[in-house]
Amino acid sequence: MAVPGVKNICVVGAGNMGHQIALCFAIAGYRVKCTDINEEVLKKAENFADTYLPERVAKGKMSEEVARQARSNISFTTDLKEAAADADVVVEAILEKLDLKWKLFAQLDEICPPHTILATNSSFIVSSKLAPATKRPDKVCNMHFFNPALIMKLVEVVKGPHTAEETAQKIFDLARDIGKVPVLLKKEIYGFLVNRIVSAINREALYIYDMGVASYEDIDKAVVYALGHPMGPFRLMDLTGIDLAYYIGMERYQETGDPAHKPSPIIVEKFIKKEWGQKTGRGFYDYSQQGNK
Ligand SMILES: NC(=O)c1ccc[n+]([C@@H]2O[C@H](COP(=O)([O-])OP(=O)(O)OC[C@H]3O[C@@H](n4cnc5c(N)ncnc54)[C@H](O)[C@@H]3O)[C@@H](O)[C@H]2O)c1
Repeated sequence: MAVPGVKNICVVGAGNMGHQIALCFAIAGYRVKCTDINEEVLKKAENFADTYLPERVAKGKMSEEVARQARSNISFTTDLKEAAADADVVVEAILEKLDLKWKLFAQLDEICPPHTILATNSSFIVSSKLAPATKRPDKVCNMHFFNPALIMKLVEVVKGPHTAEETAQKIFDLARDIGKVPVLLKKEIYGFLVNRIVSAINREALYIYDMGVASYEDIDKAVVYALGHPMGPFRLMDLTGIDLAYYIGMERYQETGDPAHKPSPIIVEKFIKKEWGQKTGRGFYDYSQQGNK
């Protein structure tokens, strides 16, 4: 552990992203408390830790000692106070809704010691929208992991105008210390680096699909076989969550008032049908049969 002053980490939200972010820290030797308001989600996160670590050992990818230490480093609780009271860094990974995150940041500001850094894993919400909910804007920034967090190397660290140099540096160092490849955004920009590029691709893919020009399977094939991406935009949306795509579009539309930012018709349809991708067993593709990934 090489980041001075960082020992205890709290991850809030144990869903798609949070449970793996928490494990990344635990494997790297940090003490992690993972919390969620949903007991079922938290149990699933704990079960994941209980199966993932031994699997890594069985595959020869992790030593037994690292796995044992990682498991003892991580604990799970629905009690936010218990999870965050002694944290040096909090990484928030709850739903992509500004009002929920605002409320949580205000709570965390009350619970955490003054030195605690509050970082958000939000894909699109810049931390200057959350910093005013706290009395420590200099200790608020974005720490953006990618899905699946245990595998994807990149972490975007975004320094808002309120963020202290020292805060951004500490989060940058922390990302590097857990084996990630951090990049620093010196200014806030909607979508950061990667999601600006992904959004541009998704916008075109959805437009082509909604116009009836090509099937989603063929659009995915085009992106995989011509551009060399590991998966096409529709499969990627199934992985990251169609509900997330919906919320991102709605948040952006509410902010700008520009109808072009509304989620596309097929995203709205899938959202209403609860066809949210891998997490619900069906999105653009069917995941009810094992192996259809
Ligand atoms: N899914 C992705 O591919 C991806 C990638 C990078 C970043 N993100 C960002 O990560 C965040 C989480 O996304 P996700 O896909 O993991 O969502 P998710 O829906 O899978 O998980 C969110 C979790 O937050 C919990 N939650 C909601 N309110 C809470 C609160 N007040 N306290 C504690 N827990 C609470 C929910 O119960 C849920 O389990 C979002 O901000 C998203 O933009 C997502």
